[in-house]
Amino acid sequence: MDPRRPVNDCFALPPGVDWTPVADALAALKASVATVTGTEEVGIENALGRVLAKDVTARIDQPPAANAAVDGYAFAHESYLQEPLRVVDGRAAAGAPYPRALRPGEALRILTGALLPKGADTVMLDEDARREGALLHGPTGLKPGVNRRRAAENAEKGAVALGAGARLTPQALAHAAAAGLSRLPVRRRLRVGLLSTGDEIREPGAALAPGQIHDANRPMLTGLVRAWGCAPVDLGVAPDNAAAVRAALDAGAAGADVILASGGASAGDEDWLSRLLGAEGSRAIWRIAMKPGRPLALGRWRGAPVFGLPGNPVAAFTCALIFARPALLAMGGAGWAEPAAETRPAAFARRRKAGRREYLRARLDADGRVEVFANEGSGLTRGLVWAEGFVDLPDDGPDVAIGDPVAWLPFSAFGL
Ligand SMILES: Nc1nc2c(c(=O)[nH]1)N[C@H]1C(S)=C(S)[C@@H](COP(=O)(O)OP(=O)(O)OC[C@H]3O[C@@H](n4cnc5c(N)ncnc54)[C@H](O)[C@@H]3O)O[C@H]1N2
Ligand code: MOO
Repeated sequence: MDPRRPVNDCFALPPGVDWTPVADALAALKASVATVTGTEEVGIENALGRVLAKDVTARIDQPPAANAAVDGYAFAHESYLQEPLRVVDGRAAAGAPYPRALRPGEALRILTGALLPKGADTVMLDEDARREGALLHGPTGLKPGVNRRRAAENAEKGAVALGAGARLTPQALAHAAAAGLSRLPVRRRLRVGLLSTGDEIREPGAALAPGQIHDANRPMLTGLVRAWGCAPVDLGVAPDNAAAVRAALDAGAAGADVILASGGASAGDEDWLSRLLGAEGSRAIWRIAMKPGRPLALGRWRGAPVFGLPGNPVAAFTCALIFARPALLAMGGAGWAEPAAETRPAAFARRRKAGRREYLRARLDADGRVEVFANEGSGLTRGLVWAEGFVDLPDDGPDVAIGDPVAWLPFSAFGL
């Protein structure tokens, strides 16, 4: 079986469905995608942003032994109850342990991170200590074991330190290193082919003849897939003809695990992507009950899943975040993930149409209320720059009045 093949053989929804609700499309998509990337091992210095391929266990106890959490004095708590303590000569510092055990009644100057000497279980904070020559006084009620870091309290040798599917964030790298790991098993980066279609589409900066426009989608989609930890594979621009689109899809199926195409997703005369997927691949065209981003074609070309995103940049962006992102994460081994919305008051009023989910470009005003971009045109990339997230208005939601609670989805919830 081709490893790129989704679990189910077809993306198709049950027959008779016309406008597909977003939640249904997501559920069908989720059921049809599986992890497709192989694994490799990388050094920790190259592991940022990668997805852990399997559970990794700590190679050492961390900390390896009990040590001081603060600068101060170490002693046995039992002795402390019969104060004052006698401070011994010498000290313990991080990396320079005290060479002998403490006897009852003795205290030792100790610095943060230093191993606790044998005979000590408690550390008094410098700021609480009162010295009279070699005698040490401290506060009453000091609890046994305070300011001590236990052996293995951070990681226990042999126990799972990071779980399969974890994204290797800077935080995760810190924990891996602390747990004694220097090489990590990761998923190979998912290769995502990026294709723009349309006779009118030209490379950024190219001279334009009448009717032509610059390709805004490929730079955007390249940035998105990079942000999601995938490796972009540039498939260029295919004009509106069968041979060109077929050649681009062939290149994508050969060199990528999945293809994100934009334009030609609907069923128009020049919508070759959709037509070819139907005739020579396998295809489901979804008319999604959402705004923006109505047409979304899904299919496979020579085994490679193909997302046919709508051509309008705002719709392509929205569909990429809502549909492509969770699928790419799942294919890349990080697991299906949909963002969680936060509730915020609306700074806008809006009449709603039944049966259509809306993702409006939005941002928070100075009072933390959600405001929306004034112009809903699906070609307006400037609105994408203005926005810091979406307001997610439900399929059959009520009209929105100023101050009503609405679902706010910051772009950061999509890993951006
Ligand atoms: N009769 C209907 N017409 C349209 C419908 C519909 O339901 N019935 N849906 C509209 C909606 S909504 C959208 S979105 C578009 C999507 O159509 P396609 O995916 O087939 O996209 P195109 O027609 O190729 O392009 C639409 C628009 O976007 C521009 N475009 C395309 N690619 C790029 C790119 N890489 N960079 C910048 N801009 C791009 C293209 O020039 C068009 O202006 O269909 C509506 N029509
Ligand atoms: O998907 Mo279209 O851009 O909603 O307008």
